[in-house]
Amino acid sequence: MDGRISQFASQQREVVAREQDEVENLRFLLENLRTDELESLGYALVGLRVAGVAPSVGGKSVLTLEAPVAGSSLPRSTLRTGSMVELVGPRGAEPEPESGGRQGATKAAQPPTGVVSKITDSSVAVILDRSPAVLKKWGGRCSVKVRASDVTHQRMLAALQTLGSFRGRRPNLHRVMFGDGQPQFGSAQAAVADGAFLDASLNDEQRAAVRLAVAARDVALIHGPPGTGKTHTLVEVIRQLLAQGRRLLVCGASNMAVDNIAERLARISGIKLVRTGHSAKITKPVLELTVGAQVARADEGTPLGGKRAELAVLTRRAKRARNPEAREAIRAQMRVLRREINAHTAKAGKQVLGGARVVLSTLCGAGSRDLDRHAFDVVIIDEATQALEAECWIAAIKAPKLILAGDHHQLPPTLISQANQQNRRRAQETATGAAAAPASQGDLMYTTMFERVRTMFGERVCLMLTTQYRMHVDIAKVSSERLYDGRLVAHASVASHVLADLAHVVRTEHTATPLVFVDTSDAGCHEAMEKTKWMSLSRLGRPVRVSKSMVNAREAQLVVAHVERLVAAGLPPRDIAVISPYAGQVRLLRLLCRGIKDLEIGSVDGFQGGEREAVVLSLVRSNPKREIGFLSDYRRMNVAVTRARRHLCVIGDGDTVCAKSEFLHALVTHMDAVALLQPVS
Ligand SMILES: Nc1ncnc2c1ncn2[C@@H]1O[C@H](COP(=O)(O)OP(=O)(O)OP(=O)(O)O)[C@@H](O)[C@H]1O
Repeated sequence: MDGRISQFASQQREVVAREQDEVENLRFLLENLRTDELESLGYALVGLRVAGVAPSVGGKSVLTLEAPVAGSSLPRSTLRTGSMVELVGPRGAEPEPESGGRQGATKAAQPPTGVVSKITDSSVAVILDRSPAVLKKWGGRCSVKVRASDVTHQRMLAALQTLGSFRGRRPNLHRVMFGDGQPQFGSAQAAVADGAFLDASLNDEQRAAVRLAVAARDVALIHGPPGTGKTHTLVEVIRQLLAQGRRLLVCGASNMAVDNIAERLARISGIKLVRTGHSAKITKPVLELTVGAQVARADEGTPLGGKRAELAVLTRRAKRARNPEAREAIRAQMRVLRREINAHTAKAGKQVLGGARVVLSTLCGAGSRDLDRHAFDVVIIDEATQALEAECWIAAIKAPKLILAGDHHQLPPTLISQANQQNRRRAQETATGAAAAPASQGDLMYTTMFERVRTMFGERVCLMLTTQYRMHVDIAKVSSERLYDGRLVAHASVASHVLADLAHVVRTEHTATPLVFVDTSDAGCHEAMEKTKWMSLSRLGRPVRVSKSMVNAREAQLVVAHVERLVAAGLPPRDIAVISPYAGQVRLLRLLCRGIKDLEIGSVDGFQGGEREAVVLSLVRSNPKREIGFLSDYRRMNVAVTRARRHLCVIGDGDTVCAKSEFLHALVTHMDAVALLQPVS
């Protein structure tokens, strides 16, 4: 078995190395291009106006920056919530040393850094890692640029290393996962007796999945097609395991996945929960579960709470002080206070973490130093099919039992390396017999942990949920038939619901139908490469890769027209999502829909796990060669068409998108048969 583990680890290392290469490429660009050049590539925003600095959770500050010209939009960029950034002063301005102390002197050499907590059309908020004193010297303006990080890759490599050279007795889990043992189960009935379910709403399949997961001694899988309540089921699994006295590490492949489950657990009283991670990456309702927030709450009314308040008063006073000596004296007091508070916070934080029965983190976060010495009885991973296997092992090495939930027919893990993307495509084509390429080792390299275990043990370890609580039956039909053997059935409460059933929505031909198809074939709606400022990179002396995306301007206008139709019928914009597989189209749509408040506009990949009453999907591709790029990944298209509850409007060139994708061919055929066909006007 050790041989198999080391072969697996070396394959995974290859994948990780290629991803790291991509991070290195970005780092090279960040170090060698001017900030305005980086802005053209989407890696920076230049000359922003400082709109304000306010206190944030855990004693940090949040800096709000606005577009250079009042009332204008930010240019296109790759920045999003959770992006790590660096502040850059006006040309020639050096970062100001933070006064006093050796620590300050070392930090002064580094530019101020932080994490984006919110980005809109015209502003960006950054939670800063340390005091923003330097901003004053910059005259109320600064730029932000992306920081390259390969922490996740480092942690994957560390996990593979630990797995390969495991100290002590290997858990049976490792034997089972690498084909040296069979999965074992206790009695399902004994695991959860009939009357012992805590959530009465669970359907029979969900109950069976809970039993399977609780009874498993080493590994169990819950396969949840869209809207079938896989997270709903996991919450019950967690409650049952807690009732058995287990300590749990609950992870998700993304912050969104973790917060989704955290929010639901927080509604149940009596569970000692902690959410780890940077506050900028955590949604508002979940922030109070973070270590920092829990420590601050516990300090309220205590001498330490008083010190925090004192620090806040001193901070304000230091800002107002005109005399440099007086200001320095206040700052010296602040440093002493901060040291005391930090020492206490670190100790109290450890206690909060140690006392938690459920620790929630991303897979990457599970490898943080804070969790180094923590042992768990069970690791649970939601959205496990969105993570590389090496990433799952960051968490999985921390317990002898593992429960995975996911859907291998939805989007696979994001790969940034083009070589990895191509290899994975080839491996999958080979696996499905769609190409005559020779079989490569790629199948194992790119197969997710969920799929690998499901293929090894099938239904013995995996239960598929089949009742979906989201979509009108016509919206779910193609996915159900093509991907889930026709087994995905709509619950009666949603099977025939349409927008017109909502109290505030007027019945029109559009709100009374679950499907609208705007077929742009022959309508002259051509795709184009997104326009970016031209720039010569030859002076860098080595080849670099820069990414560009696609747009379809005419299609974007059709999207706006349909959104306006729905809003005119009384549907609030917050109930609508506009999605597209192409980042360029998303940027264009954001620009065109600026006036429509609360309308969600995003990429298909970013909207996985989300849902809205109505979804408008812009497919973008329209060309004589019938090239469809990454629309050819049926999993992306499956995610795209399964986000809508009552109404899905697809806008695209039927002739182009059909040609090279069986899934899209089936979708267009279905649309032609049952959808309201909206002419291109
Ligand atoms: N047994 C049930 N009875 C009623 N509603 C349910 C039941 N199970 C799930 N739901 C509802 O269905 C919706 C989808 O559930 P959930 O988010 O858990 O599904 P999921 O499988 O994780 O979804 P996704 O497609 O985003 O992966 C939620 O609104 C949830 O409350």
